[in-house]
Amino acid sequence: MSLLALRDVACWRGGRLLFESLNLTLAAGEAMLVTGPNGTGKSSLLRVAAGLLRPLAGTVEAAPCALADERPALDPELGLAKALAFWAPRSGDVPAALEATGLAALADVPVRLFSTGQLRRASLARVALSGAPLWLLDEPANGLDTGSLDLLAELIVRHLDNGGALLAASHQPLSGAAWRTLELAQ
Ligand SMILES: Nc1ncnc2c1ncn2[C@@H]1O[C@H](COP(=O)(O)OP(=O)(O)OP(=O)(O)O)[C@@H](O)[C@H]1O
Repeated sequence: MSLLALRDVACWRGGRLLFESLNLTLAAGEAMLVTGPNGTGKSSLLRVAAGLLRPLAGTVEAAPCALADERPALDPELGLAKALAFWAPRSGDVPAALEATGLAALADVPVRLFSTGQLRRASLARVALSGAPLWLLDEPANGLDTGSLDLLAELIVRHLDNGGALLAASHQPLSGAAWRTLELAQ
C-alpha cells in the first residue's frame, strides 16, 4: 500500500504552469528527492502532497503527513519542549525527539531565540514526534552543520526502517536513504 500517490498532477502557481502529468508513488520505506532549479515548483509539490495547495489537475492520496519547511510552526514564545508538546500525540516522546536532534540542552529556551540551524532542527524534531507515516521535508539540510547533517541522516534511516516514507526537496544531496529522484525542469 502506498503512503503517497500522485496521479496526473498539474500545478499552477504564480501565474504559470509549474508541472503537469506528474505521477509518483511512495510505499513504506521509500524516499524520493525532488531536485531542480529555483522556482521550478519543488516546494509547491510538497504543499500539493500535504494537501495545502490544490492541484490544477489530477489526484493526490496521502497518508497522514508532517511537513517541515522554512516556517518552524512552533510557538516562538514557548520553550522548545513545550512548543513541541503541542504537536506530539504522546508528550512523553518529546525528550527523545530533542535528543535525536541534538536539542536537549535547549529544551527550556524560547523558540524565538533560536538560530537558523537550531530552528531547522526544531522543525525536524516536530516532524519526528508527529507519528506521521509520511514526512515532507523542504530543504531539510539548509543551515545544518556537519553533526546536524548526521543527525538528519539518522532520523531518516529510523523513519524508513519504521515503515515511513519521505518526500524531500533539496538543492544538496541527502544521506540516510536509497533516494529515488525526481527532477523538475523550467
Ligand atoms: N504563495 C505564492 N503565491 C504565488 N506564487 C507563488 C507562491 N509561492 C511560490 N510561488 C511561485 O511558484 C513558483 C514555484 O515556487 P516554489 O517555491 O515551489 O519553487 P522551488 O522549486 O521550491 O524554488 P526554490 O529552489 O527557490 O526553493 C515560483 O515561480 C514562485 O514565484
